[in-house]
This record gives sequence, structure tokens and C-alpha cells, in this order.
Amino acid sequence: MHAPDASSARSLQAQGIGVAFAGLRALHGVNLALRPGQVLGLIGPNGAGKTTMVNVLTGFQAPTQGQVVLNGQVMNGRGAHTFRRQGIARTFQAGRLFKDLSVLDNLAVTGVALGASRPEAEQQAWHLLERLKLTPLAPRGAGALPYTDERRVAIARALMRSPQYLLLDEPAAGMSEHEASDLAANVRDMARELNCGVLLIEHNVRMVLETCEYIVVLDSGEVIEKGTPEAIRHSAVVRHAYMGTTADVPEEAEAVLG
Ligand SMILES: Nc1ncnc2c1ncn2[C@@H]1O[C@H](COP(=O)(O)OP(=O)(O)OP(=O)(O)O)[C@@H](O)[C@H]1O
Repeated sequence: MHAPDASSARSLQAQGIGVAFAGLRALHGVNLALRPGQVLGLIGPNGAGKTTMVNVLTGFQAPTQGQVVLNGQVMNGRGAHTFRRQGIARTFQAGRLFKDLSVLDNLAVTGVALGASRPEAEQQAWHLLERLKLTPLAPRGAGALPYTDERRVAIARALMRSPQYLLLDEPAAGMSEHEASDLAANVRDMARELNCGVLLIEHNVRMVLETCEYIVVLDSGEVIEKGTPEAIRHSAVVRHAYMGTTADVPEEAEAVLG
């Protein structure tokens, strides 16, 4: 294991990450760095390795190679709970809310589990629900929420205790363009207000191009391109990766191609 370099101060870094599942190479030599306040996009065709990357960066998956470095500290060998306590939060493709609890309690118990007193946790829960325009949902049972509300509540819950880094795994899935663009605006605002680094994974490439200042593109477990939205929009490599996935040009490729 290498000592982290000086540039890893105040960032969440993947350094040479590889993951193999019984011979299947899900990730290979992936590097990326997320800084506080930055909104970084991670895109790629189905099976590219995006969720595996989020799992590695949040302690849910141990890398086979490479290291995760948080603000200069190597995180390998620590569990997901430690990552969360140290300020790395995430959402899942499925909301994974506590279905038997109200929306408010989903946030409050998370705050308490992370070390807040119950009154502190409730106060922050109300604040986040208000900030994300979710206050009317507070007393509702989380198990009965429509899918898109479940996603929004999952983001609010991930923001409890003000994480330094937030990793969003397809937060806009199932949302209309209008809802996705509303969510994108919220994500940008929260990143700025909380000085939180956000890694956004989305099949909705249009949303990523509009929301992120920098984008990393994975294909078959490797970084095939990185750059500004403008560079990604015009990348022949990205175009090829998306075009190659199906006979029809998928919606996300259309967005990339502009
Ligand atoms: N736990 C696992 N065991 C075995 N193979 C896995 C496991 N998790 C992921 N994979 C495989 O690793 C590769 C990358 O999967 P991953 O879910 O990270 O891709 P993705 O880019 O998030 O895909 P999608 O956009 O379809 O969600 C795929 O081939 C997948 O089948």
C-alpha cells in the first residue's frame, strides 16, 4: 500500500482501484478525486462499474487493488459505518429507507446513529426536509412513499450530520425531466451551501452534463474519458461506448451526442 500523496488533502480519492468478482474484472486501475463543494459526474453504459465504484468509495466493497484515500487518510480495511461516520454518505439505487418508520424518523434515527442527540437530530431533520421541500412528507410512513419521493427522502437522510462527501447512485431514476432538473438544482445548491463534494451517477446523461463541472466516464471497468461537460459531449470515445451498447441509439447516447 502506497502512502497517499499531498494532493489527497481535502478530497475523496480512488487511487488505482481494481475489483474482481470471481474472475470478472468489474473495475481496473480507476483513479478519481472528489473535492469539497464539487459536483462530479460518473457515467458509463450498463455494467460499466459505476455502482461498484460507489460501493468501494463508501466502504461497502473492499477493492482488490488500489486504495481509497479520505483527506489524506487511507481508508482500506474500514467498514461502511466508519466511512459514514467520517463524512462519506451515499444513496442506493433502491431507496433502502426504514419502511416501518415515518419520513421524519428515518432522518432522525440516522442522526442519532451518527452521534447526535434526539433533539439535535430532529432539528436537523426538519431543516433538511424544509430545505428540500419535503416537509409535508414528514409524518408519512416511508414504506408507502411513491418511488420518486423515496429517492428525495433518501437524499435528505444521506445529508444528516452534514457529510463532506455525498455519493448519489441514480437519484433521478423514474423521474420526469422536470423532476430530474429540479433535483439537479437542489444537488448543486446543497453542494455549495454545505461545501459537500457530490459524486453523481446517472443514466440520465443530460442531467449529468447540466449538473456537473467535471465528468468521469467508465466502460468495462476502466476510465475511458474524463473532462468538462463540453469535452464529454464531443468525445468520440464516449459516443462509441454508448453507441456500442445496443443496436438502437439509447436515450443517454442521444443526450451525449446533443
Ligand atoms: N456482487 C457482484 N458479484 C458478481 N458480479 C458483480 C457484482 N456486482 C457487480 N458485478 C458485475 O460487475 C460489473 C459492474 O457492475 P456495476 O453494477 O458496478 O455496473 P454499473 O455501471 O453500475 O451498471 P448499471 O448501470 O447497469 O447499474 C457487471 O458486470 C456486474 O454484473
